[in-house]
Amino acid sequence: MFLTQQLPRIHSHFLISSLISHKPNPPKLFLITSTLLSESKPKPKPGPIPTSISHFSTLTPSTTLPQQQENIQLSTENLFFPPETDVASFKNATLSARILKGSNIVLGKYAGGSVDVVNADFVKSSVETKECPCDGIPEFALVGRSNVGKSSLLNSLVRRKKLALTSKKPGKTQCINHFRINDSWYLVDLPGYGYAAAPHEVRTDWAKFTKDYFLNRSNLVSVFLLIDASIPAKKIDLEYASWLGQNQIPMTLVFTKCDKRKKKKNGGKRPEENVQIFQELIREFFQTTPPWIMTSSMTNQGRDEILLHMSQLRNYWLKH
Ligand SMILES: Nc1nc2c(ncn2[C@@H]2O[C@H](COP(=O)(O)OP(=O)(O)OP(=O)(O)O)[C@@H](O)[C@H]2O)c(=O)[nH]1
Ligand SMILES: [Mg+2]
Repeated sequence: MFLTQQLPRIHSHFLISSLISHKPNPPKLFLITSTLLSESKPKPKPGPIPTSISHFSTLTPSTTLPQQQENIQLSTENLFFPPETDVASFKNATLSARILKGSNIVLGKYAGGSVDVVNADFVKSSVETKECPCDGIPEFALVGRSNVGKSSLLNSLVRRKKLALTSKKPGKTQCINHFRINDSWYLVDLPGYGYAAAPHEVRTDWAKFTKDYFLNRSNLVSVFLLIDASIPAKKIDLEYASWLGQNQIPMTLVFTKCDKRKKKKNGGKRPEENVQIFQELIREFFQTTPPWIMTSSMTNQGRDEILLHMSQLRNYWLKH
């Protein structure tokens, strides 16, 4: 079955749901840590299991995984298939091999080409959508609560420490900042929302100008909504995800700070648990799960995977 895409933007999580939901009893896949795979392997040393070593294994739905192990369960209906993916042609093993580590993202036929960042240059700061660069090349916007790690993620993606300015104090980024990558696409760093200390007018303006940007920027391939996975879900993040969903703005959820594993400090949950809870909370806003990925700008977890995901979205966008 081919998933065709007629819309100017990539709304695949809306389109795919209706097609996939007709499949009777889709096979279950479980994202598990590699230590769970082989019983003959020696027991891992106690301590956190980095999600960067996570991969997929096909297990029967009845297989039970030990409760104490960190894992995220996925089934085919919770995977993100890029547009025009021939879902039916994938055998489970092939499908498993095509899922990006620490995510629900399947590599489709538009994956390919070099994903390395060779050049990254700051281009301009804009306070309105109409001031943004107008050369029409594809772009991805990083959005999320103040201090969630947008600027840090941008620096991690381009392998530069200070291309985008970061700060421990929320509210550092104030404009729409365009960074040109490899002279062919943009990464856009946006100001954070939910900064309680910001004056009311600033918060209202933020909502106005970023929402205007999302709704009117025709070369916006996808929004990357950053969520802090080291703390429990915040109402404002759920509201944001819901707004993007309602307005059919293509979105990828990027879970940040997955290196922070101190349970007590982080509301008693590990990043994997917070990721799963967030999925459950947003389920009602979407017909099916949007693409999501776990990252850390400290360890660069998820960096290469995000670049691959962006590359396949870009390749698709350029061909349509
Ligand atoms: N442990 C950890 N800390 C992070 C990570 N990403 C960002 N931080 C820290 O979080 C703080 C905020 O990071 P920024 O990248 O400035 O956050 P921002 O979302 O751009 O913030 P605003 O521009 O204020 O909206 C900084 O102290 C970063 O060092 C991460 O993956 N892991
Ligand atoms: Mg910032």
